[in-house]
Amino acid sequence: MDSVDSKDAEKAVLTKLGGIRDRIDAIDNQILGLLSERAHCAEEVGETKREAGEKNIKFYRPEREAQILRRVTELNPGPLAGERVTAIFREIISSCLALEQQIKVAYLGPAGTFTEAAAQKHFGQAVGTLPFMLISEVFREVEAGTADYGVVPIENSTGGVISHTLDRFVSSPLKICGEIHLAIHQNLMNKTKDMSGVTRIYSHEQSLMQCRDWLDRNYPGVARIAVASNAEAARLASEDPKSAAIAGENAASLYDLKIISPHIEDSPNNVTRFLVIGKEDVPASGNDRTSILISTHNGSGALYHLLEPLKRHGLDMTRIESRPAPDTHWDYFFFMDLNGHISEDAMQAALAELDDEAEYIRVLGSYAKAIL
Ligand SMILES: C=C(O[C@@H]1C=C(C(=O)O)C=C[C@H]1O)C(=O)O
Repeated sequence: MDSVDSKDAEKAVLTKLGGIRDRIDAIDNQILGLLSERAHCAEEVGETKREAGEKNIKFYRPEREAQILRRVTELNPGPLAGERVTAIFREIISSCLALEQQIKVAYLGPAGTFTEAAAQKHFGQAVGTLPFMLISEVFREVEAGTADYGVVPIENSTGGVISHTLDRFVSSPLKICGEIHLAIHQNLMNKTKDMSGVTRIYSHEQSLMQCRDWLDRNYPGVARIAVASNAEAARLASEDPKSAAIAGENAASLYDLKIISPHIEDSPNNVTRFLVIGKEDVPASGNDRTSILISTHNGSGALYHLLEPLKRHGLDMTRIESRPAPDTHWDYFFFMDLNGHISEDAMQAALAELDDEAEYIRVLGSYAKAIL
């Protein structure tokens, strides 16, 4: 091709790109107009809720949000992935809700933890988030009303259940208002991107557990030190060139660390489940889970008698955990997750029977199942 031809070809590409970009600008104008219209609707919803004058107005409606997100994901014609469409709509809803009320969400901090990422995934960027250093502090802030909701980890697909969270439910009056599933990617990071002089790798014990095989293969001689959080590990690594941290991407950018090896978790399906805790009962969304706390006297067939009514009423139990009771009166508490919502007939019938059978029973919450 001579230079005249190549100039013509370049011009044609620029003309073509210019045309497409004009279309994108016109579409953005439409999106902006529609966003503004949606935001006005949300303001109207807020005013209507205020006019209704209920004592505890519920501005945040997790079941409605779950329905919207499920609907748009189902309708999504592509090419954007469902997860991307959900994330975009999550932010739109978050910004609309902020026009009605500025809600405050406490989470297990510090900033940079996976719990922060989970809180952002569920509530979007327009809510106020407050980090606390202990799971019990997150519960306390919500119980005291300093925060409207809290986000705490409950279980990891590799590391198992987070017993601090389960145990706190025994004494707390709070309800479960939602759940969040977050794909956890662990990364090895440090200040220099050079591992040659590194003698210590810091991380939370759960994260060290999730990367155990990888560490055995790649850094068998380097000491692994468990610290309070991944973010704390990143902070320590940022202050000491002889150390590295295993943490999420948020922590790397927060502490200005370089990622040496990304995605080092042993299981490619490493997911952590988080719970949203609050003071309200959540109406049915159409695809819900119910968590209950139940205890029974020890005795032959005690657990069988708890499970039998569930089977008879056709309820699926998706999880059961036992924890020792904090006093000696009852031996064990069981935490059960059931498919379905407390307002459904089968669930009510089964729980009424369990109430007769059990020493103690409390519904911790019925809430929408996690979305993508
Ligand atoms: C607009 C509402 O209030 C909030 C905002 C929502 C939204 O922007 O779609 C959805 C549910 C609520 O959390 C509503 O209740 O419908």
